[in-house]
Amino acid sequence: MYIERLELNDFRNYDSIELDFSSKINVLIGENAQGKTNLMESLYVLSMAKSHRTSNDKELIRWEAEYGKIKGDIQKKYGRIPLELILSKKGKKAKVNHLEQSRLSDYIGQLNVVMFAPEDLFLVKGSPLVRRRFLDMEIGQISPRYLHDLLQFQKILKQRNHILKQNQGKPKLTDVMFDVYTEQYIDAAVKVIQKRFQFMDLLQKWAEPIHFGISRGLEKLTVVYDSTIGIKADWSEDAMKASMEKKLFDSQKRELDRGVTLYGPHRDDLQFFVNNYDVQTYGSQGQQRTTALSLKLAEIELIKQEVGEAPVLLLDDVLSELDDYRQSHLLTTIHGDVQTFVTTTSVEGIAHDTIQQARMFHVEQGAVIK
Ligand SMILES: Nc1ncnc2c1ncn2[C@@H]1O[C@H](COP(=O)(O)OP(=O)(O)OP(=O)(O)O)[C@@H](O)[C@H]1O
Repeated sequence: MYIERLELNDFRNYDSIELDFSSKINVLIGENAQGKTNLMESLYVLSMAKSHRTSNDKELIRWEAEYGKIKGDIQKKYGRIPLELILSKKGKKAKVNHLEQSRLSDYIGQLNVVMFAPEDLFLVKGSPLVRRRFLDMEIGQISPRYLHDLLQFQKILKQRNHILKQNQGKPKLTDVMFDVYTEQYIDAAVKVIQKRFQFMDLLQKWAEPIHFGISRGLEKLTVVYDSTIGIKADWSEDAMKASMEKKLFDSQKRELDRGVTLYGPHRDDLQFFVNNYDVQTYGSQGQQRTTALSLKLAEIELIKQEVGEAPVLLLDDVLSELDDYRQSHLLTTIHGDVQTFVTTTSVEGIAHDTIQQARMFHVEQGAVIK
């Protein structure tokens, strides 16, 4: 799939622009703070109905404006799909084929993007939150059902936490509602964990050979889902639920002391091993970058397989962060069949044919000159 056309109105520092893109490589070039990342962000929001860098939609609307709008025409195997997002201070509306969608989970997934930004280089080294976010966003793209399950889980978690907070410091909890919430919590948590395990399986399948290639055959990458409950991928659903029930029962005193739910998907993490050692603890900066790059490239393959079409790749300021070998590996992998957007302050140093053949867009103070 590819983005054929984009229209922005009052989005970030863009007043009104219309752009036609190449189905291959598009380079957004400009000085700092001109609007390159904002443009990339608009493509990401068009796909995910939320930003990758803020959870506050108001920030996306141009300062002087009341509403912001992103419109895009997506070319897919079976034809063109117009997408539209209207952002307002009260909320957002999402349209597919000019029809407003009542649920955002029906909108997300129409356009698949893989974003690789400098903060993704912290996927390995950063906080568990970064890795959980990666997991949730990526699974959400290939399974809108997952987003629904995740939302449900978060709602129940909030209710359960509310009771724990109200009873914080007490030695025991006798509220019957708490048992009801705990039961619902376990059901919702196991659904989320099972989907995450399935995704990890696919991620392993694709990331391992990619990492092997980038490391010139020297490194074997293993990705592991680290469950706070100690649940393993090959357990039955009943065994997962039983283990969770026991863990929560055994830790009721601790949860009451702290006033929050201590175990579950919201506390789980990912681990990455290279040749059986933990990259987060022992890996060099180069190995951590290679791991992050392998995971992103794996996502492209995974979406191709699950969705049946290649996603759009957004490379925001990362090419210059990668050494020549990794850069050329990345550009060779995408060559031809993945529509790619690259932001950069200069094309010097990006000495690859693909860049030379790209469609160039010069970004200057919220305007784009072709
Ligand atoms: N809601 C908004 N309304 C108007 N302008 C905004 C809004 N949000 C951000 N900006 C402006 O957008 C500009 C930043 O643009 P952007 O982050 O896209 O920079 P960039 O071209 O990617 O630069 P760099 O190479 O430094 O990352 C800043 O001047 C900022 O003040």
